[in-house]
Amino acid sequence: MNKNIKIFDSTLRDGAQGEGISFSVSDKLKIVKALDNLGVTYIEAGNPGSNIKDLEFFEKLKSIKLETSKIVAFGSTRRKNISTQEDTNITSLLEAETPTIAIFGKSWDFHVTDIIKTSLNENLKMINDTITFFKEKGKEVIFDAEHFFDGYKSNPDYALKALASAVDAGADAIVLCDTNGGVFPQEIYEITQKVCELFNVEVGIHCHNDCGMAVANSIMGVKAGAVHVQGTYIGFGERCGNANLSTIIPNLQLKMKLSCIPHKQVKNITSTARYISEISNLKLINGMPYVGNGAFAHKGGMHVDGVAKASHSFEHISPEIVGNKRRFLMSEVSGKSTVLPLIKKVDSTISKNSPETQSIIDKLKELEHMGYQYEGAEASFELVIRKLLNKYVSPFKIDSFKTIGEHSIIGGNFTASSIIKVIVDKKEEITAEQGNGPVNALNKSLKKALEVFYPELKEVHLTDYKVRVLDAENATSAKVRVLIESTDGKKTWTTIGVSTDIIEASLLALKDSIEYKLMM
Ligand SMILES: CC(=O)SCCNC(=O)CCNC(=O)[C@H](O)C(C)(C)COP(=O)(O)OP(=O)(O)OC[C@H]1O[C@@H](n2cnc3c(N)ncnc32)[C@H](O)[C@@H]1OP(=O)(O)O
Ligand SMILES: CC(=O)C(=O)O
Repeated sequence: MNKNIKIFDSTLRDGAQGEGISFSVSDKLKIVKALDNLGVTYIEAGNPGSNIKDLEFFEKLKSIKLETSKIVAFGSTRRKNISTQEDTNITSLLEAETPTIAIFGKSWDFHVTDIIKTSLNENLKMINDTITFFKEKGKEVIFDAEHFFDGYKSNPDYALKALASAVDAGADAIVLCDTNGGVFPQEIYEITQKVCELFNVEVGIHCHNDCGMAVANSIMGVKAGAVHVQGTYIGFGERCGNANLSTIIPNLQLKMKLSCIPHKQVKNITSTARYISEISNLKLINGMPYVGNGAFAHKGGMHVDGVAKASHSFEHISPEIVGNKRRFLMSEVSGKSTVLPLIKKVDSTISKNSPETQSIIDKLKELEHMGYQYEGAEASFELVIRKLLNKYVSPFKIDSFKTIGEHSIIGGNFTASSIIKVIVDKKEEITAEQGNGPVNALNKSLKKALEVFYPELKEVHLTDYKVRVLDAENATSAKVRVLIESTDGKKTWTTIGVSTDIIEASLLALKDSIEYKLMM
């Protein structure tokens, strides 16, 4: 492994500036522990001068011992025309008692004159005074040069003076920020290289994703000599977000052979991303590089065939390296190689060239044409295979059902009821149930009837129910596709139903869900 790159995670500071993000103190503590476990160098925990929650969080952090990471408190240079001691934002940074302080300051002349409205000289003094203050208190100080690239392009002399002012005061690192996220990779490379030549201090890079370039820009910064990379772990942040560290870390560590986190932690890159997304209440983007659920999902039949023969034919790395998984998706663009593992689960004697394999593929394509989509509903597709191979007979029959929705005219709740008749081993069972809607009532009555024969169904409950209108141009006569996710507490499975009637589509998916559970 070549030189070390320091990873600076700002999920709790710049990430918290992202739309829809609101961490509780306990969420923040969990994220700190996850990042420390992963082994990033710095965790920027927030801005203690900003709000009571951050203050409380920094108080809690004082009693927490971390294994690898250093906690960073973030704040601005002192306000104009006052001393550092008089500035409450500066004193609150000190009271946070962190080993490291990140100070952001202006390096674009326009921001100095038109946003903070002070003189160019006073801004240089604000940077110098603030960093001197913290260095005298024995702190490690990182200087974030806000808008550095835009500033350099507009007035390079002044932008470099801002950096010099920080270095003269003893800054341990100067971080070049593409605050507006509008700079292109080649410019990042050239400007970072210039700064690395001019200053004998650690140079860092902090990129925003407004042009979709934040990861590429961070990599170009490193190629130009930066040894410290700032971002947020799964890329969220203000506007279009920050550089995504769950992409950058494996890019640096696996592709460029630069050490960022302890090598034994690389396999935890995916689980950390999923944990942080869950705490943040944000769904992880399916195709997020390295860590997304679909990052190693193969759908095209020829690709699945290639991966089955040699995984590197369509994978840039093995998913297990970063703790992710390979998935093969069933669909109308599948070939025999995709369905074969599922067929073999039912009958191991069937091969790729058996006639049964071709007839199953033909059936898959016919059903997908009718509106079924099996890539998320493998349980239903396994039942299709079993039925086609004559290896399955449903243990129950739904003889009839009726659902009634009731609306109270004078207000009150909408209720629905369902009556169902099932037959198991020639024995009939008729039940009725109420629900908060017809599908809910139907699900309850079906389960109640079948639980008489199969008590194990008591463990099963629905965890997700999705409806999609398939041919919207047909308005109310359109087909609908219902996907149901079920669990028994140990396993989770997904089933599908398609019909022009939403109740019937739901019943088909519910029936498959119960059949699959009884078959397990
Ligand atoms: C690029 C970045 O991500 S920088 C970080 C941005 N993050 C945040 O702003 C989140 C945390 N911020 C906050 O909680 C609040 O803005 C606070 C508590 C820090 C300040 O609140 P207020 O005092 O009410 O000021 P307000 O937010 O309205 O305006 C910002 C002030 O900071 C000043 N300021 C902005 N940048 C700097 C800087 N680098 N150095 C010194 N002062 C600065 C502005 O000039 C303005 O001062 P003014 O009121 O005298 O014009
Ligand atoms: C410091 C920072 O977050 C920025 O300039 O984008």
